[in-house]
Amino acid sequence: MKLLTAAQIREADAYTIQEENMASLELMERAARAFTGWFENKFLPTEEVFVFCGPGNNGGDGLAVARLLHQRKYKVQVFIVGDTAKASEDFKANLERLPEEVQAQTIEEEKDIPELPLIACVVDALFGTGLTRPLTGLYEEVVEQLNNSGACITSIDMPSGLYTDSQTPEGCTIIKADNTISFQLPKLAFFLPQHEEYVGDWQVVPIGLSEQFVSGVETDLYYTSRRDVQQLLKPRRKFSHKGTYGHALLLCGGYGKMGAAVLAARACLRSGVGLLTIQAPSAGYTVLQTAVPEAMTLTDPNRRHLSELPEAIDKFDVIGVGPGIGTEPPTKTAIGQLLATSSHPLVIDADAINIIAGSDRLKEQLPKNKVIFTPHPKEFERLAGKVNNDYERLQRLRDFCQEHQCYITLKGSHTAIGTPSGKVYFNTTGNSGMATGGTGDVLTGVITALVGQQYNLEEACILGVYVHGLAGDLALRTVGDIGMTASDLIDHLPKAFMCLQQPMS
Ligand SMILES: NC(=O)C1=CN([C@@H]2O[C@H](COP(=O)(O)OP(=O)(O)OC[C@H]3O[C@@H](n4cnc5c(N)ncnc54)[C@H](O)[C@@H]3O)[C@@H](O)[C@H]2O)[C@@H](O)CC1
Ligand SMILES: Nc1ncnc2c1ncn2[C@@H]1O[C@H](COP(=O)(O)OP(=O)(O)O)[C@@H](O)[C@H]1O
Ligand SMILES: [K+]
Repeated sequence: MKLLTAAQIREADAYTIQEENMASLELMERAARAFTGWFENKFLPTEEVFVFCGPGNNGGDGLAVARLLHQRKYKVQVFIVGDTAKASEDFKANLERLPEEVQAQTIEEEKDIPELPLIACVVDALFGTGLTRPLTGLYEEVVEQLNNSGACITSIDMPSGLYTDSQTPEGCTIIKADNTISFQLPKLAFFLPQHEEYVGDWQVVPIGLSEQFVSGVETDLYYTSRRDVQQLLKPRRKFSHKGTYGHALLLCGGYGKMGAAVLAARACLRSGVGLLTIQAPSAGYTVLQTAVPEAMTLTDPNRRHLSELPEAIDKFDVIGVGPGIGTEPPTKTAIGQLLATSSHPLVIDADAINIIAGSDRLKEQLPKNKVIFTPHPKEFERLAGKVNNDYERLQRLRDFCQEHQCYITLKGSHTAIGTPSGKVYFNTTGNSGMATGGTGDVLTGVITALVGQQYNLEEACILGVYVHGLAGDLALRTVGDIGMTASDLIDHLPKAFMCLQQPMS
């Protein structure tokens, strides 16, 4: 699914209004109804609701929401910040439509800002996607007081003060929402970790923006939906055999880190690969043969770390390398040989990333359109350099992928997948239970298996990251977030693939 900029969303609004031959006020009413529907499921009518409205259409939404909540028997108070004489037309129309029983006060100076009860339910409708500059003056004061009030804050469309798709200047005041209910499409800002305390839990509610407009709009930013991913999934063929689904090689494990190889290998096998060979330091032989009997095991002449590539490396369809391998000099040499000689795709993780990050020569040797890197943010920084904020990191991701013609899954709460053509896909599955050692090794195994099954590298990244997160979401239901381990993810991979095979209702 596409992510749109604030400017594109404005165009989508205007296009929809024209296409459906309706008044903009009607689209605002749809938005308010969609928001209210979510609100009713979340808060009981016994709640007293305080709606803070700015002078634009976001404030107009707030007024319409106040009216709808009043109709549904909530006790509502409205506070308008700013000069209503300069307000948008749809704001004014909704102010007219506000029933007399709903108290509406204008905040004209600091002393007008209300003292809220201890546990207050606040709707933030100060600014949405129309924000063009940092909050100042009375707006800033209101937001600071709301943030300090301990109220439960629900933002309409955007947390007020947060820029939709670019860096909000340092030190600016931004609403810290508990929930953000956004219209039709999530906004880029929601996917960036630096905005966690502002956006809170976000959800999207549909308001029927023109599908024709959205499908024609140009963007290179996407987020993955269940539907997108299901379309990628290939059925297994009746007359297929293990050779049909690829022979993967994993170069993983080291002394004291043989578990990384076990996790990657088990995940690879649970993701549909036809055949799996693991090459590990010889100390791992018994461990691997016992823990992963389905895989063939080759041993490195070195007992403790990777020092050689297997013979006839070209017989493998894909090579996953990195988890647990360390950065000893012979291992570095072996990684150099791998980059120079392998004609098949490589999934490069963990210490293999660190080794390449430390050598400009190796970076230059990266085979084009054949490499998937799976770094966490620290590994990414080593590979691509330091950045000052999440927007710079995103730009660095695109630049690196384009320069080196590679794919990168930059792991995190919303893993960002960069492609050689400059596209970025944000993942939408997964949870904080997955923030535990070994889950990255599992991802290496999953993506390696998918490349082995002839998914192209872009598909393997999108599907692999999504199914890995979905396994985490399914594990959440059975083991919860605190007790979740990387092995739980592996155990839930089959169910995750089964979920994707089921048609969507
Ligand atoms: N355009 C439409 O038809 C629809 C708009 N909707 C709502 O409208 C919002 C966008 O509305 P607007 O474009 O009116 O913008 P906002 O309501 O977000 O902002 C209002 C105006 O305030 C001014 N402004 C920006 N930054 C400011 C600052 N820091 N201090 C003071 N003034 C500032 C700008 O001139 C801006 O246009 C969306 O987020 C959504 O909530 C929805 O009702 C759906 C339909
Ligand atoms: N808060 C979170 N929400 C969703 N997914 C997460 C979260 N924290 C971690 N993950 C996922 O867990 C994995 C962690 O990988 P990584 O840091 O490489 O772990 P390790 O090196 O221990 O295997 C990544 O796929 C990441 O996206
Ligand atoms: K808002």
